[in-house]
Amino acid sequence: HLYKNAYKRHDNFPPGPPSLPIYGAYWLVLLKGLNNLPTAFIKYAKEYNTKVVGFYLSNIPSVVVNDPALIKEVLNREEFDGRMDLIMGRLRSFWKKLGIFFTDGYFWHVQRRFTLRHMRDYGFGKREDTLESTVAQEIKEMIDMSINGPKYPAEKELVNGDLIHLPHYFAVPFINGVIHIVTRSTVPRSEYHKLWDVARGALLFQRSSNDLGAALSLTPCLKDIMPKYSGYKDLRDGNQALLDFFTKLVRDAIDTFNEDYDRHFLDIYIRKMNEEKKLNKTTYSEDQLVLLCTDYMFPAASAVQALLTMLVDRLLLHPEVQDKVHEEIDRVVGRDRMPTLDDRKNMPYTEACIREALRMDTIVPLGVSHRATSDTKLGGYDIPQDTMVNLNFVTLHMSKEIWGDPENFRPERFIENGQLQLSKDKTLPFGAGRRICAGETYARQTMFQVFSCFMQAFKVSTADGKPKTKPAVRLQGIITSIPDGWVKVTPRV
Ligand code: HEM
Repeated sequence: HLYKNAYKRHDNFPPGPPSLPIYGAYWLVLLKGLNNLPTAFIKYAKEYNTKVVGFYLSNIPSVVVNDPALIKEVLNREEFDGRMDLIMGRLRSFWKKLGIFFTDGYFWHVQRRFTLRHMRDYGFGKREDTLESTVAQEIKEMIDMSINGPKYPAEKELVNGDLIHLPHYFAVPFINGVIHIVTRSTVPRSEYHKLWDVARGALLFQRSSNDLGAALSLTPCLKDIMPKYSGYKDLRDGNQALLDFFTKLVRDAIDTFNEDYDRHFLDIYIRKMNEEKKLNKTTYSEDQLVLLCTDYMFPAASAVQALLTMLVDRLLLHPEVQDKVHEEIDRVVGRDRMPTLDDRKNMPYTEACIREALRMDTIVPLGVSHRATSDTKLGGYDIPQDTMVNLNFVTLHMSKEIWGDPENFRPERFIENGQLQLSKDKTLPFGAGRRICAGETYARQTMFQVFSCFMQAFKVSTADGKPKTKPAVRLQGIITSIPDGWVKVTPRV
């Protein structure tokens, strides 16, 4: 019976590892690439001579696509736009299906469209002066913490003399930027500790699972049997920090709502919610508004800082790259003013460093799982409805055919005749198609602002002053990150 079960598959399902009892192929996959799921699937793709690896997670049919062309095909086909209904999504949202990340169909479509349409007016997804100057002000405070020393007790956890603690040192400009988009206000420096709690919670959540949902998704009962070891406790606690923050913010907005005018995005949403209350069926609710804010905040409080921290790790390994960034900043901006988004087009090397970091350290290496919403075909195989579909972006970002020397950190690969050539950037760190990262523009713009201003202000070196010889270990979670740690900064003035 076990043998039959191990090899039981849907007709013409992609080849891949057999199933063990209860968890299916999950432990075999982990064994194949301990702490590195993308590598495990590259090995399986070779072993089974296929671009699409098929296997079962518990009884969930699952595929991982290991080919750049097929990855793009999946992202652009509507029948792959679904999301899995996993415990990881539910525990975030009062055990309901809410938010943007883990919803699909009509609900997701309406809520994603509404938020993007209205948040755009406040600078999300485009360039907007008020948002840019708000973020710039937050960056000034971030730099001031190091130049003039900590002003409030919580800052001492992130700044100690000439040392800064990453990734959370970078957190506030990104988080306060999102808060400004939804409320037109920011949290003052005296209360930054609240934002660092949000950032710590978001990263804890991201590190407590993996792109397949981990064992907890396959056997949810683990949450009661071993809450700590299954990762459930950290997922729940990490999420709670964000839920608490936004539940209060949304409640305050509802309590002070005025029919006559809109103060910010929250009011626009509340107005729509009140209008739709009269209808029998609506996708708008207070819980959903909390989850929307939480979903937009999660990556802003974790992914962007994790990426900049890995970029700093690369700079420590390649001091010549750091010198070139400094040379470009001094030539284009000088030292008398901060770099702005206007400078971005004249600073191809600095921009290329961020793009190269996004290529080499794929933040979500297997993507956020998609779901086949109907029986369909992919790469000649049959994919049954409700199959979990993951995309191995590492096969695109580290392809020898596309990049020639993918293992080298070489920002110059995106530059031609002194100009950034977008056509040379074949990466897809933010995905593509209808489910493309909703925060791509915000992430790219704000990362440029934070990174360029930080590099203008400081030279970075290792905390112990010794040259770095190998990259920090990459931690596999829902997103890739490196362990938190201290880095030395020396003011450049
Ligand atoms: C380094 C920065 C970031 C990277 C690499 C990144 C990457 C991604 C990826 C790969 C997805 C999944 C796409 C798919 O399902 O195919 C995603 C989804 C999403 N991202 Fe980002 N992201 C980043 C930062 C941000 C930021 C700063 C925000 C918000 C401020 C954000 C908001 C979202 C949202 C709301 C979704 C869900 C979209 C949906 O399911 O419809 N992301 N992101």
